[in-house]
Amino acid sequence: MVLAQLGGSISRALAQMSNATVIDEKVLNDCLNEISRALLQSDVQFKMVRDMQTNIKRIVNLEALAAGTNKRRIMQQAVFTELCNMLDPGKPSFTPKKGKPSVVMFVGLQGSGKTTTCTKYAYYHQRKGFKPALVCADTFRAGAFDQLKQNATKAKIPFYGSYMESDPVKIAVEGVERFKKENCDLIIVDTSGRHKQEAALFEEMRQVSEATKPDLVIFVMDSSIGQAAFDQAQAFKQSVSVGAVIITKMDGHAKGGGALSAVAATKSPVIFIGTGEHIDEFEVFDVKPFLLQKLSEGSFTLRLMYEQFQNILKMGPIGQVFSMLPGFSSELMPKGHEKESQAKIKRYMTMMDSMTDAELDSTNPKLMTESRIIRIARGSGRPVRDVMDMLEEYKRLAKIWGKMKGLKIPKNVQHMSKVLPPQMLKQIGGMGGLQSLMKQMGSKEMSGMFGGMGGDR
Ligand SMILES: Nc1nc2c(ncn2[C@@H]2O[C@H](COP(=O)(O)OP(=O)(O)OP(=O)(O)O)[C@@H](O)[C@H]2O)c(=O)[nH]1
Repeated sequence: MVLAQLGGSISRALAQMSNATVIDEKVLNDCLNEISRALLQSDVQFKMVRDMQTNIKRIVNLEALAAGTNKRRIMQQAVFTELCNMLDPGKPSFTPKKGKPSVVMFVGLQGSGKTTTCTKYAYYHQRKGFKPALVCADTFRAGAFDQLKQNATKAKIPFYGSYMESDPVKIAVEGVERFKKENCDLIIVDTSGRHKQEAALFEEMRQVSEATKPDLVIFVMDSSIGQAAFDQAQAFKQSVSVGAVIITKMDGHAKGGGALSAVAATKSPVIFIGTGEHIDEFEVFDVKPFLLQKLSEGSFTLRLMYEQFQNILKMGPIGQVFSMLPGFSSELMPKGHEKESQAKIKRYMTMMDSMTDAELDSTNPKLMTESRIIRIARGSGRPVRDVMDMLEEYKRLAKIWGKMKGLKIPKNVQHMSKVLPPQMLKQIGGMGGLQSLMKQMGSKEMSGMFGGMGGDR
């Protein structure tokens, strides 16, 4: 799923910026261009990307000028805030209350997964102690009622619909009235899927909404819709007052950027995501932890391991210091075997040279299938065993870096100063030298993890 990769690309762009000695206009622009490219590749609408760029530039300039300090940090913060704003319009959506009858109407394009999502939504609330009911006001698609009936029966949720009646407004009103009488507190109305060009169907949807007066209209969108998302979502919003969005099929290979567009077009938050065909493959969507997780997941990719290796090799013998850093410990660089360690690192890097960009930037080990591993081994002239070793090393380091997310640099420097042999500490230039050394060498991961997104929030 692309939002994970998007997180990876964005944190890489930020890490590159963090690596620069001076944050000037050019570094800022490069970083913003990199982020924009990642967003556009994920199908986020062009105008939104451009607006985001403008906003970030304004914030960075204003705040950096005012504070006269840390542009890097302000930049990271601004990117995060802007991404959150894209996914979170700032006003929470209506949430049903137990014991108080609410009507929730579902709208969306044909095949978006609306009927499936209605049942998932009902089932989710049923498990929370609600008394939900489903009304099928989709008289357009033959089989829609049967599908809803089947799903509802399986989940033991009362339902209403008709094979004979062709007026969706009538069915919707009858269903809502009936379930109100039966003291259901969450009455869910499924409507026909439609396309934005179908004016008659849009009018029908408007009438169902007017007649049933829903407390909430949910727009259901397939995550693979891509660039068309903004226009489609806007068309729905113009006909009925959409108050929330559910994105389906997040389990697929969809680019997912359309989700951002749908939020912008409807000015409504994403409240759930669908992650499979099964009734319980449905998750509450909370933007901040989601973004944070994705961005920090992106913090340790194979590419970052590669760049870290480059740093070690560049440092020459002083690379020994790394044996004191968590992760780059005895396993990778046993004391007294520096030469062998360096050769091993070079081997790993040669193998990583045979990987695709997607593989280097991904945090999903599933990408590394058997055939890809064989291919990489062949491409780099190494045995398969070596590729497996390198991937094991990556997993080991990723785990350690993951655990370090809560730590902060100063604490770490102090810890290191204690474990370093005094002579070496002196050679580096004492605490101050160590601090700047760590900044130089570990800045990619460390500033990403400690100074930025994940660390000290
Ligand atoms: N993988 C996956 N499939 C899903 C998800 N949600 C729905 N589907 C599948 O998408 C297909 C279409 O879903 P429906 O619920 O029939 O779509 P709909 O929007 O009601 O269709 P219309 O009635 O034509 O508007 C079905 O095969 C569902 O099983 C999801 O989150 N993940």
